[in-house]
Amino acid sequence: MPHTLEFDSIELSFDTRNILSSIYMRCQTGEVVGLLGRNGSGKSCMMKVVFGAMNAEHKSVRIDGVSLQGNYAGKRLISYLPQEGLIPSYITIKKAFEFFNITIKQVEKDLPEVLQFLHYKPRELSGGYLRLIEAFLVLKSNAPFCILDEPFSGIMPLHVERLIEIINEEKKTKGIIITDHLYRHVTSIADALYVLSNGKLYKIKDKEQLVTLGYISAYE
Ligand SMILES: Nc1ncnc2c1ncn2[C@@H]1O[C@H](COP(=O)(O)OP(=O)(O)OP(=O)(O)O)[C@@H](O)[C@H]1O
Repeated sequence: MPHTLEFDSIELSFDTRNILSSIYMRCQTGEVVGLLGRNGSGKSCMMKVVFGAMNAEHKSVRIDGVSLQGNYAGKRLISYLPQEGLIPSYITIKKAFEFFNITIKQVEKDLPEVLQFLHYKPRELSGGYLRLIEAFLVLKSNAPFCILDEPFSGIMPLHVERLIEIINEEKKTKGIIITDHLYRHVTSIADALYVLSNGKLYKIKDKEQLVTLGYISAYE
């Protein structure tokens, strides 16, 4: 039976600036939901609020109709890749795999080339490899839902393709919400697409709307 992550009535503002207003989204296991929006439109804030890492004036987040209350971020129902990095500076990549319950055998099977970095700490890795490992950790964790904030950032094309394959494998059992400015990749894997604009979330039906909402030019 599929599981559903659903959130609505998200309201967020900073001082007098309204960032998110009446946000509603639904994501089922078996589905990739793409989130697009101009720089500063509030995508990262929305993801933080849903994961539980940022307070909002109001929100309702539910899994299978059950409201998530209190400090639910630690309950591993949702795994979250923040834009600003995931692995603490003082632990090795091997420890990070252990923390996410990912075995070395799994790494060997799915992403063998990162085995060479097991004893590295995050600062010793290149930005692209670090991002690849972080996205892999979140996608392979046991949580039924993954939220990915710019997973492709700094990653070379060959590894973006591999990450897309992993996303497509993981979505068989998980629901994945992804935002990235490599929007062609996002649109190619998304089963549903939303754009955040002026604090509101719009479900996208065709490419023209991306132009109307000021995300891409008419010549793209
Ligand atoms: N803690 C904060 N205090 C005040 N303003 C904030 C805070 N966090 C975010 N903002 C503001 O909220 C707005 C939305 O930021 P957010 O990072 O969510 O945008 P984004 O859509 O993810 O942008 P980008 O595509 O550039 O990553 C921005 O104007 C940002 O400056």
